Amino acid sequence: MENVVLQTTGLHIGYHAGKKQASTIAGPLDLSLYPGQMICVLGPNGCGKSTLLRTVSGLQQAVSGSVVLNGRDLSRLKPAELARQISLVLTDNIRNGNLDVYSVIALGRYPYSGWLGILNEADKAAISKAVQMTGTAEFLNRKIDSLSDGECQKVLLARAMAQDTPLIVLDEPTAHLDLPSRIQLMRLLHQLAKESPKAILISTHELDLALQVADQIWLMDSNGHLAAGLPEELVLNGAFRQAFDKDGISFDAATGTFPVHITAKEDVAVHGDGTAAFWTRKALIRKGYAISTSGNASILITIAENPEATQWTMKTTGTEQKFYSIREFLEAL
Ligand SMILES: Nc1ncnc2c1ncn2[C@@H]1O[C@H](COP(=O)(O)OP(=O)(O)OP(=O)(O)O)[C@@H](O)[C@H]1O
Repeated sequence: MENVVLQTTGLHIGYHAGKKQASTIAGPLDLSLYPGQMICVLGPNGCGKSTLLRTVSGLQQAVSGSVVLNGRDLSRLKPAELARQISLVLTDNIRNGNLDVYSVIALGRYPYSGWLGILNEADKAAISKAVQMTGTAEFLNRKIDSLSDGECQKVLLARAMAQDTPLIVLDEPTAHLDLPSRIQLMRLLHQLAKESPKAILISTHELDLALQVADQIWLMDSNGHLAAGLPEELVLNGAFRQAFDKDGISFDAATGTFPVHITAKEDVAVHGDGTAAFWTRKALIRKGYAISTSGNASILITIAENPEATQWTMKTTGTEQKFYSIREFLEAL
């Protein structure tokens, strides 16, 4: 395995209320993050995702245990050294005054150029690369205030890329973005981890997207436990369900979703594997039916996806009817 970028050993995260008192939120955490890995930290509100990110980024002190960045103890790094190890993208306060986009991205070079911001050729090359990788060239002359949230988030990512650190940490980068922008940003982060290869650590509430892009998930629950593993393993071993089980809302491993509808009506069997069959099952669940897997259902719907028209055949005891839209057979049920 390549050199570890981030390693925590016996780490307890939390807050210091007074000089001696500390309240622990989670731990002990023994975690490793490698180059090229994208890790998503997931968990319910208040479980400690931001606290973990802030602690490994050196923004707040650990209650106990150690954080090691590229072989060096975080607590011993000077601010300038830390800035060459981690770039941090926080969601709050994302607008940065009246600066133009190029200047915001150039701020990523401060660990190298100093606060005077005199950029040499290497700085300019790092900025160009970051702009190209994040697709932000078209915004360079705009004021940061004039950008949409999605555009602004890309610029902040470009700033982090320009900082050229082995680890990029982002706290809820998709908050405030619409669905296409959320997908675009997660895809971009995934690509950056693969192509750079940097280690990327993000906290998010995007369960579905995290399941699709994360190399590993660090799944926190409300009791201070953290389960680390492949997304699929955490689904199959029940960790997902356990972490998010709340007031009758629970994760369904069979569909990878949190079902909104509580099934009350009878079972319906659906035969067919195409797109129409997929959306037929969704429509039935929305209407409160359960999809039968046993073969004992009293209603059977067979879907034939023909080039000219899709046909739904519904069989109940003693009857058989044909329909040409989901609406028609739902009305007949
Ligand atoms: N400065 C602070 N002092 C004491 N407790 C705090 C402080 N900041 C946060 N907390 C508490 O620490 C816990 C973890 O907070 P944190 O913000 O890390 O959770 P989170 O998982 O990021 O939540 P969310 O999903 O809502 O963003 C919460 O109970 C919170 O109230």
